[in-house]
Amino acid sequence: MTGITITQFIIEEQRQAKGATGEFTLLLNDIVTACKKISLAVNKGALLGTMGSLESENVQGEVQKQLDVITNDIFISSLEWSGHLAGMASEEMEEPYEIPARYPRGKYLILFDPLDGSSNVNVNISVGTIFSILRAPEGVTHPKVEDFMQPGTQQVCAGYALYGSSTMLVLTTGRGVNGFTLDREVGEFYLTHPNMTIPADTHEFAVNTSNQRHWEAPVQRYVEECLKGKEGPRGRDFNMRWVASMVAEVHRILIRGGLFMYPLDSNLKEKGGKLRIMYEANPMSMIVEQAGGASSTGRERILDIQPSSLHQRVPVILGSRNEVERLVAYHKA
Ligand SMILES: O=P(O)(O)OC[C@H]1O[C@](O)(COP(=O)(O)O)[C@@H](O)[C@@H]1O
Ligand SMILES: [Mg+2]
Ligand SMILES: [Mg+2]
Repeated sequence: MTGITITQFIIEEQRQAKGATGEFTLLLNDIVTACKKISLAVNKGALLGTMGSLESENVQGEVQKQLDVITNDIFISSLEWSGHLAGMASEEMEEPYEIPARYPRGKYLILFDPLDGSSNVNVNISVGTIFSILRAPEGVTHPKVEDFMQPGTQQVCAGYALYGSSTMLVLTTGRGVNGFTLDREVGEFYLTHPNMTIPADTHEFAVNTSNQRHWEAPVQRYVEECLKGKEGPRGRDFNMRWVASMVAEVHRILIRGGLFMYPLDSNLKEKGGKLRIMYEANPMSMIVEQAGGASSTGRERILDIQPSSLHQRVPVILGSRNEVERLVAYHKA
């Protein structure tokens, strides 16, 4: 394999960033290593031999498959020692992870979903890892929850790894979105998808229609119009997909456009939504916006939300700009 490796790409970005110390580059390198290790663990599938009897509940009250725990541990052990982080927080831990005192502290905070779409693991469907990097507030070396409570616009980097038919890492540092594919023989990610962009228009949408009876009127209207196809007000046929792995859905949208939503519904009202803002909605929204798409709750831009808790949930509508805007307009109507 020839071409630009992810390490070369990150170093090149560092050279262009004024005043960069290399700390961020090293942190990204550790994330790359963590994703390679997780890819191997996910790939082992049933050979890992840990599904089933060892299930426990996570802070969201969901059944936590053993692989959730394994991947969470991989992410922590790959990053905690680095000295580039002040704090870490994960979907799988109620409170921020306390970096052991024996390790030096750095200036960044990382939030992550080590295994997204984990209900798909035992049916051998794509899953992923999502991460979001923030700066720790000036002088904070032992961050508390409130130090993580920054809106998505403050992210310095967001990315995901997709463990699908190939393993990919998709990354933004605020200068567009680039995709890298893992060459297993070399053990390196190579730049295969430079400057990923989302077309403004689409005729594909993704939503869990089993929740339809609970949806709010604007979402009912949107989906109904899509389903009417050529004969309806949209005047064209739409296609539908639902993988139940947000990483896979966002990746499909980055490749060929589309709309993804996990909207608010009467069942989710109390929780605020299904997806978690800090390590699902925010990083994915940054990636989607950087690729020219849009991301909203239906009522406000997700990246502008001031979060108030680590595991806060939000409604999510993201993807091809014109479709997201149409849904936002329906919410206003
Ligand atoms: O089971 P549902 O309602 O289809 O929900 C699927 C959604 O839940 C998630 O799996 C949540 O992620 P986790 O697997 O990390 O909990 C999203 O990736 C996906 O979009
Ligand atoms: Mg998730
Ligand atoms: Mg998860």
